Amino acid sequence: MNNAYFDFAEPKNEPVLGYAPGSAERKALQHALAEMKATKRDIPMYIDGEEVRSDNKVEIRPPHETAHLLGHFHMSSEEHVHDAIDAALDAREKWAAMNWEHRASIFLKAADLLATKYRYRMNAATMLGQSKNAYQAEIDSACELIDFLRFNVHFLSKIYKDQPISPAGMNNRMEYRPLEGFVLAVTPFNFTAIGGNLPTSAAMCGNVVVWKPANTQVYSASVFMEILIEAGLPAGVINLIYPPGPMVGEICYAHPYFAGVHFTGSTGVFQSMWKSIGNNISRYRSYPRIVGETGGKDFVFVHPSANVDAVVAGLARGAFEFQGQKCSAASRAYLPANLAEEIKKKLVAELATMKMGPVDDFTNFVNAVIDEKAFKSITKYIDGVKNGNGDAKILCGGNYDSKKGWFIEPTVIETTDPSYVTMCEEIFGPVLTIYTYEADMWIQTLEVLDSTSPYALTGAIFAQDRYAIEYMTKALVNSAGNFYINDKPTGAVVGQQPFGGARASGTNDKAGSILNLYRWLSARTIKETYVSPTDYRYPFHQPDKADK
Ligand SMILES: NC(=O)c1ccc[n+]([C@@H]2O[C@H](COP(=O)([O-])OP(=O)(O)OC[C@H]3O[C@@H](n4cnc5c(N)ncnc54)[C@H](O)[C@@H]3O)[C@@H](O)[C@H]2O)c1
Ligand SMILES: N[C@@H](CCC=O)C(=O)O
Repeated sequence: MNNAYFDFAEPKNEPVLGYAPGSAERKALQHALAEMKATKRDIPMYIDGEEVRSDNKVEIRPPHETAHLLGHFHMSSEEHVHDAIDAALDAREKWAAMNWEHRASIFLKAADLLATKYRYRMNAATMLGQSKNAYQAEIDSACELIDFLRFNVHFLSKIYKDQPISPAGMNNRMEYRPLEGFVLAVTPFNFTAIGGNLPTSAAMCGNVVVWKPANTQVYSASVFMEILIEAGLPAGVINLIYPPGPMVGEICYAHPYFAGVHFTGSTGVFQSMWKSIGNNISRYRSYPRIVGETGGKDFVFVHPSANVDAVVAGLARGAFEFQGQKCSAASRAYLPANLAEEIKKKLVAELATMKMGPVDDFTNFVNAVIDEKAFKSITKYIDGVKNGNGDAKILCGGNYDSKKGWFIEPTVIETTDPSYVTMCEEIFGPVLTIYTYEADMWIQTLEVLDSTSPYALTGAIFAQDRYAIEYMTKALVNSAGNFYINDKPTGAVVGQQPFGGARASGTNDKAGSILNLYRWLSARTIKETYVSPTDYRYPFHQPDKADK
């Protein structure tokens, strides 16, 4: 029984800790790294609040130190997928009926636990499991995930508060019900925060969830599950399992109570999901919500009036932070001929200062790419250039080495063909391709940029000329869901730059915003009339005195 409306005010973004040499946070993080590295973790599934183990153990090794064993997780079978769905559906009624302020408190407590007690363990897990440096781990697995939890609670309380008008004689109200079934959350390797957000945003709305992270993110995902349990998440609300992707899909999409998928990952996987769901459409109790944020071919367009140093910094960080494994990473740049030589010279000099190596050495800016599959796929593009396939050459970088880990140097490819393969396809690694255009052809080059790839995730323009900035902002209106002016195309912050792309890059439901939460709700409108009519006739059907 809820006898009051409880509001949750807009939070502040979690401050990013600096990890400067000698700082208390650096010591704490180094301690957590050493402790986690020294412990072989045995990571169970979590189904119906129970730890579940299988006889199929999969090893986990740091991408930057493949000789070291961090532990293993227990691979799920078909039976585990069915168990997770059953547990979710069993938990549904009680969870959906829980008053909002109690549901909210669980996620706010999880945010506070992550900001304090678990911060360093979570960052260390992300550094070791996904090969992020300390800063990249801090902005992802601490700050962004804390922000997702706190901002979503605030956004959802705004939705609940939003009610229709009620003229005299009636009361109209809107009940924001959870979906009638379970939600499948399928999450990618590259952001611990996305792993945490996709199941919790749906669960916060009263839904029950089956969560399947990428194998290469299980190490940090399991730490977040420990936090949720400590925060009081009831059994069965989020069930964390590790089946192969196609297996979880096949079972979930065939279930009549499949109510939606919250996905982040590659475009190909999302399109195959959508097709399978479409093929099963007559099985379902309701139309499933399909929310997917996918790949990108993110651009930097430099206008002839741009500030060169700002462009160089934007490219260096935008393309090579976390080894370019951000969906938002700059991967193609269009440079005007009047600035191109200076930009290239300064960029090459900057990249020469980027140290590459394992995460425990905090002076390394670049670490390893996620796994052997990624290593092979990325180096294939580099080899293509080295082998003279097409009109391209390596400007800097281009070396790679897998003896100790999956290391690939920050690599810049230069091409004279704006349709060269590395200008069009998502590579998802530390590879940037640049194309130089004649400065007086900048308007025509915008058209080339817009039609080069099927994606529309992020993009940045650099210019000082305000007419040019206005022109480009309008001309590229559909080219990116997140558009940056004089800044790198990465680093969106929850509550500040709601994130998501259009075209082949996804459904653009903007993770960590109010728009996303609407997808996990199914509103019921209730009209109550206080004094009900007792005659069906319209007023003009009533015989008046004149008619008599
Ligand atoms: N737009 C965004 O917000 C955003 C954010 C992060 C990553 N990404 C994209 O994610 C990709 C990189 O992540 P990834 O390598 O983990 O992506 P991926 O598509 O390989 O995997 C994502 C998830 O889908 C699962 N999966 C794979 N095949 C499946 C299938 N047939 N059915 C169901 N699930 C399946 C994987 O196991 C994993 O959990 C890049 O394309 C990147 O652009 C997009
Ligand atoms: N928040 C991230 C997006 C995640 C993509 O992988 C950024 O904007 O860099």
